[in-house]
Amino acid sequence: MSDETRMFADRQALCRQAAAELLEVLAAAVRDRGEASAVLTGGGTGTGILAAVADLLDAGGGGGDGPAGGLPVPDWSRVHLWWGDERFLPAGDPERNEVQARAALLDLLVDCHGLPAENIHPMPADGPAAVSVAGSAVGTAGPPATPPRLGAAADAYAAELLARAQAPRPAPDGAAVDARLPVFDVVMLGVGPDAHVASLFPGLPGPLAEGVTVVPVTDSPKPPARRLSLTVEALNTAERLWFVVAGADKAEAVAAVRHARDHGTTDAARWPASVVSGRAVTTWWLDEAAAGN
Ligand SMILES: O=C(O)[C@H](O)[C@@H](O)[C@H](O)[C@H](O)COP(=O)(O)O
Repeated sequence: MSDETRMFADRQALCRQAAAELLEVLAAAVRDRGEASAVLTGGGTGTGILAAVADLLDAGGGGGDGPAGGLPVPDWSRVHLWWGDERFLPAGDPERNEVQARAALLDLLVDCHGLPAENIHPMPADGPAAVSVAGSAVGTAGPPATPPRLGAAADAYAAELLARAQAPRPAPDGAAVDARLPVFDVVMLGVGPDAHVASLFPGLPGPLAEGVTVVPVTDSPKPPARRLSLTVEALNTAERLWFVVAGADKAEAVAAVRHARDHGTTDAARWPASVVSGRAVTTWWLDEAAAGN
């Protein structure tokens, strides 16, 4: 199944249209399935989409689940929000993806649109004064040990996903879908200049993890070093997978990943983005700069 491409003049135009279509996807899932789940991404483009949703809801007159400028809006009481990755920092740290998402949109959804606070599923935060084993491992040979608190956080998120899992339903190709996870109607993923997605970075163990849905990351090249991430096998259960990518610094990675996907030369270790796809559709949301134009 070939990928779809949506091209936009700039990040703002990309975020506006992706926001409108995110609302449509969630509204359709609630209508068709009785609930909807979206997996959010950190980064400027992912957070920009959330802010654009807030703008649309404001344009639609805010309150309740009224139309946002004529767009369908889901019954937010039936929507669940998850993360594809998180920076493992103390709760409330402004660098956490969750904190940025709440400021961009989620606080508005809870305060004004009927999203239950318990439908927001952030990845666990670090303790306020966590002393990590990894800190003592810095500079020693071999990969840093996974700090017990970080490992436990990964396990806790996997358990929360399992608790909301749906009975395996047949995929279009007839294969059962992962019983450890909710149905993800849409997974949004930013893409790094090194072709990372979520916190699955080239050359690190994460992109190759098997048999688990969440992994700890101890040596992310993108600060902070300690993170949590859904795995490739978890991301690949998405009904729709949206790469949301803007900026000229991504052009080389986008070109390499799209070439690999088009020519069957995908490589999880080299280009983690090359091995994640939606079950129904994979869409590249690109601005002209990220497309190399
Ligand atoms: O926690 C993170 O840092 C993100 O999840 C990361 O995967 C991000 O999405 C990409 O690095 C793209 O970031 P930009 O959209 O800011 O380029």
